[in-house]
Amino acid sequence: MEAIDDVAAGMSPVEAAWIAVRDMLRRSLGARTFDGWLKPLGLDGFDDDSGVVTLAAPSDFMASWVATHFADQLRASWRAVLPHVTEVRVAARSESVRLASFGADSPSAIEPTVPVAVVEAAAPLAMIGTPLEARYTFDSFVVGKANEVAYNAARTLALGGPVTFNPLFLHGGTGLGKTHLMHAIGQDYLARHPDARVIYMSAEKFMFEFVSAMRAKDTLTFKARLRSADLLMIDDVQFIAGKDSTQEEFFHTMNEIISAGRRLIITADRSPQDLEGIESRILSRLGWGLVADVNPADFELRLNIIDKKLEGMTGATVPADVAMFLAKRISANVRELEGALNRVVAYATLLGRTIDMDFAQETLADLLRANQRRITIEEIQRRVSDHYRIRQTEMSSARRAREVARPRQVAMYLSKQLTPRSLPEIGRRFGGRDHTTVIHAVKQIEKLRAQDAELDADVRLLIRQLEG
Ligand SMILES: Nc1ncnc2c1ncn2[C@@H]1O[C@H](COP(=O)(O)OP(=O)(O)OP(=O)(O)O)[C@@H](O)[C@H]1O
Repeated sequence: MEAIDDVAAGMSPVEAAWIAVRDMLRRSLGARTFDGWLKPLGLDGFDDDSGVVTLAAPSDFMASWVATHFADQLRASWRAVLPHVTEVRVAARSESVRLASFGADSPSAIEPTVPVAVVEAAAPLAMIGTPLEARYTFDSFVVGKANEVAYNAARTLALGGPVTFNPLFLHGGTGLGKTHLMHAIGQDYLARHPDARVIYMSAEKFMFEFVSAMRAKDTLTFKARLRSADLLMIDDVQFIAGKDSTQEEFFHTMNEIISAGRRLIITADRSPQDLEGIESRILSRLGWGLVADVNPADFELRLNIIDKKLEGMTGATVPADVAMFLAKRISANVRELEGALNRVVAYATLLGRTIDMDFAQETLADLLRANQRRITIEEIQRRVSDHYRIRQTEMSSARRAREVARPRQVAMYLSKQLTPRSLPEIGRRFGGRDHTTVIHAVKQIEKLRAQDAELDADVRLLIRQLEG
């Protein structure tokens, strides 16, 4: 990290995050690209309500270059440190403000030290599109049950042998490693085929470039560039849902690539059959290839990912109980888990603190609240039915026999305690019962818990199971 200790004093969390973001960007992009394009940026502001970060660049040209070429990396790095960041904007700022904000940097840093031509020459021809992130490799990807099919498909594809499936379609929720796998494929493939043309871009960028090409009346260059790829990777294809002309172009690109026997990889946040607003001819093409899902990581995988990420952080000591705590409590997705780890390590470094459970809980209070498991009424009904060995349909039935009525009351009680649902809504979910029935059940179970040790133990056990 840059001389953090010198600048930590009196710093706001967003300023501290900016230092961590810069450090991550320097590591992922390499010093040369970082120094040329990102080092001159200053932090201009952060809007807590909207989650928008504004960065200031020394010139209009530089602002637009950075926004076009580094948007994905900036957003991902900011989100890794502050997950509630929704957008990163880059704007040009006036000379006087610029000098003030770059204080510590040398004035020469205000203008890019790498002129455009050099940057283009430095980026291999094969990497037109968005540069691949050096840290997203197969080695840094942790494999578990949740992602092994996708991982194996990715490795097979990267070998570059005969094309047995095309395209490869990876789908799964946000922050689960799809982009990581794509970049890993790209880098591995390039290492084996150094002359190959590998193009990675988000579907958003695909659309942006296509629309820009249409405006400039030069779609031929755009088409030629993309269709000449040996390996074309388009990330987050759900973005072009409902965008008709972009989909038309996308369909033809897909066709050209596949029929020429070149490789195509696509990701989306859901499976082809759940992708709404995407033309059926595209969906059916996707179905010809291999469709692999990336599932949410289980506890063991989350813990292994923490260990792996720690290997890459020199000087960071995270005790085992804190690592287990993070793996248990930050379960929404891997991006959040990584962000939590980065935040704890960055803040400890900035504040000169030792990482222990108290420090982790204090630093991650907002994330921990957001990750509290949301228990559903259906889950409660299932657990309670299993526990009392009755059919789940009895939760909504009209039967009043004790062996089903009591478990039903327990489930209503737990629904009131463990979910934010209103009494009328709980009643509705238990076979359309009235809210007064729910109030009666809650009171009844409260009374019984005080009198009946066995029932109290049942309820405690169920709460423990439901809270995971
Ligand atoms: N199995 C894994 N091993 C190591 N790191 C992982 C793994 N899964 C996810 N990550 C990390 O989590 C972060 C988010 O992953 P990534 O950007 O690939 O998610 P994504 O599925 O593409 O999400 P989105 O759909 O939002 O783009 C990355 O920093 C990535 O390195």
